[in-house]
Amino acid sequence: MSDTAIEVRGLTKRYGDDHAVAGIDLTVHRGEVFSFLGPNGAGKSTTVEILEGFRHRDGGTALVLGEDPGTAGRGWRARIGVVWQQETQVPALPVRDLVRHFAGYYPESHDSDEVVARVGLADKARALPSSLSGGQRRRLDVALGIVGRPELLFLDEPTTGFDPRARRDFWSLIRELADGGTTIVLTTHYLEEAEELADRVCVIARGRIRALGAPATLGGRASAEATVGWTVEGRRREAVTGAPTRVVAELATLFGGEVPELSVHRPTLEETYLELIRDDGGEDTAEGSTA
Ligand SMILES: Nc1ncnc2c1ncn2[C@@H]1O[C@H](COP(=O)(O)OP(=O)(O)OP(=O)(O)O)[C@@H](O)[C@H]1O
Repeated sequence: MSDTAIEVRGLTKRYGDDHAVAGIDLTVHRGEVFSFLGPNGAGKSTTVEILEGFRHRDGGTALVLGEDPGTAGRGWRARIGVVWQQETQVPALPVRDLVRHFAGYYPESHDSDEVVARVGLADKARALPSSLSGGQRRRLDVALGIVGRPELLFLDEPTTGFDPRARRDFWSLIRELADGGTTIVLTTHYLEEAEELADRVCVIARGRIRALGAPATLGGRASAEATVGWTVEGRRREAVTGAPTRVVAELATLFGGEVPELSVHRPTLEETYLELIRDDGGEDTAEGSTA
């Protein structure tokens, strides 16, 4: 089996004269959690929907689990799970029956009761979807996305409406799936979520990739200058430096031990992200800390 889950070269998609996707190249490795970040209208959903086989591309090549999503058949689709940005339209069946019903579409599905419990809906197993709260309804969508034991799972803003505890539970579920070998493509506006889950992050703006890399090193973050702060005689001092360890050592010598109110700050993922998309205008809804 190939190590590559997704291979995209020169991907383009136009709506009228506007390029929603303007030439994207990327590779997603099997077992990886790969996250798309970008402002509203950046082209993330369009890209993902092309990879899911729900939208036609205008140009470029795409291979997903070894097949062209534009032409792949039912066998291929059964290997893929999708949690849409919008609520999945479902029949009016109790949660438990609904998940069991969806499980029936897949050759090697998970036990449906286990999935209901894993997404935190055991208490609601007999409830109708229409009676669930927004966050509970989202959890049902996640259950329907994973019950088929997909090799590749697409999650489009999966935790919108989750309370902080539910979000943390969801993160641990995603980690478990990834540890079990599921490849995960996550689109999110929550930077904390990308930082927590993603092996690599791809920042898209205006249909192009602005940066691609591990959250810790994205956009040169790891080697960016640090701000060392301390207090002397009641006044706050700061030094911006590429060598924070040396500055801290010098301060320790100067103060003969503890440096008063010492802090060392490197750019957060949110600061790095905002810098990367600074010239791209438009609205942006990325959220740094929500949980
Ligand atoms: N069916 C469509 N017809 C015309 N234009 C479209 C269509 N779908 C998307 N677009 C346009 O393509 C661009 C990219 O949209 P897309 O939905 O891919 O963005 P996104 O990055 O997923 O945004 P968001 O974070 O808001 O979900 C936008 O300018 C959007 O208006």
